[in-house]
Amino acid sequence: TQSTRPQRLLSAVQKNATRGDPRSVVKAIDHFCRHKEWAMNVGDEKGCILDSVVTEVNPHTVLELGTYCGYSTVRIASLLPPHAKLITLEFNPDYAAVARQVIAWAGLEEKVQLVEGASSDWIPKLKEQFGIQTFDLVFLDHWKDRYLPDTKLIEEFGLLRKGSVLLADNVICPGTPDYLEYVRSSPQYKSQYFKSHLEYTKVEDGLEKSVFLG
Ligand SMILES: O=C(NCc1cccc(CNc2ccc3[nH]ncc3c2)c1)c1cc(-c2ccc(F)cc2)cc(O)c1O
Ligand SMILES: [Mg+2]
Repeated sequence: TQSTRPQRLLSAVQKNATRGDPRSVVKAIDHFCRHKEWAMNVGDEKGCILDSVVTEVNPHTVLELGTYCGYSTVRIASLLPPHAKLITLEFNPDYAAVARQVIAWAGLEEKVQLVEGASSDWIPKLKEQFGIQTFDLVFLDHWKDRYLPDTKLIEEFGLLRKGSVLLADNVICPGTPDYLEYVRSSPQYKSQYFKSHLEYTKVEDGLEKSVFLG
């Protein structure tokens, strides 16, 4: 049977990256996506912005919505302090299977809990299931029409504290207009747009960073 693009991306990691070296895993994926096959990773340009926000927040608890092949999972987890935890939700089992192996190749299994299922099912259960109080950082990169409803769920289930940071990918392309409107107009958030480009292209895209004011 034919391989899938995530499987070919994984093969490129296993062929070109060094086990236990997250930066080489990131480099191998970016090379594959730039020179072989485009894939919807946050990518190297927006990835640098992601890195700077993670470093600034220095989070002990991170929630990622949308794992895909684990590219941003590896970028984030490689910057976390010891004992910090990253929970990443992935709905698509084929993506999850590849992501587990990419995360393992990077040697980051200890820091990452990959949960298979839908955000709307899992957000209400995260506290009891994983002993989480609140998240210091939430990275939104799943279905774009779920950013707003899931942000409201995250608020409703008390998963944010004063100073928690939401970082959203693709706010221009494919775009998340209702989410942008919400975080930019709500008195409960201080929002900031980081202009960039759609991964591996010249098309405009960007990340929106929104600090929860409580
Ligand atoms: O759509 C996107 N990504 C989300 C996505 C997409 C498909 C499947 C899943 C399945 N994973 C999933 C679903 C629901 C979930 N609930 N909780 C977890 C969870 C996980 C997720 C996307 C698209 C483009 C893009 C494409 C084409 C183009 F021309 C320009 C731009 C660029 C991106 O950077 C993108 O991030
Ligand atoms: Mg994205």
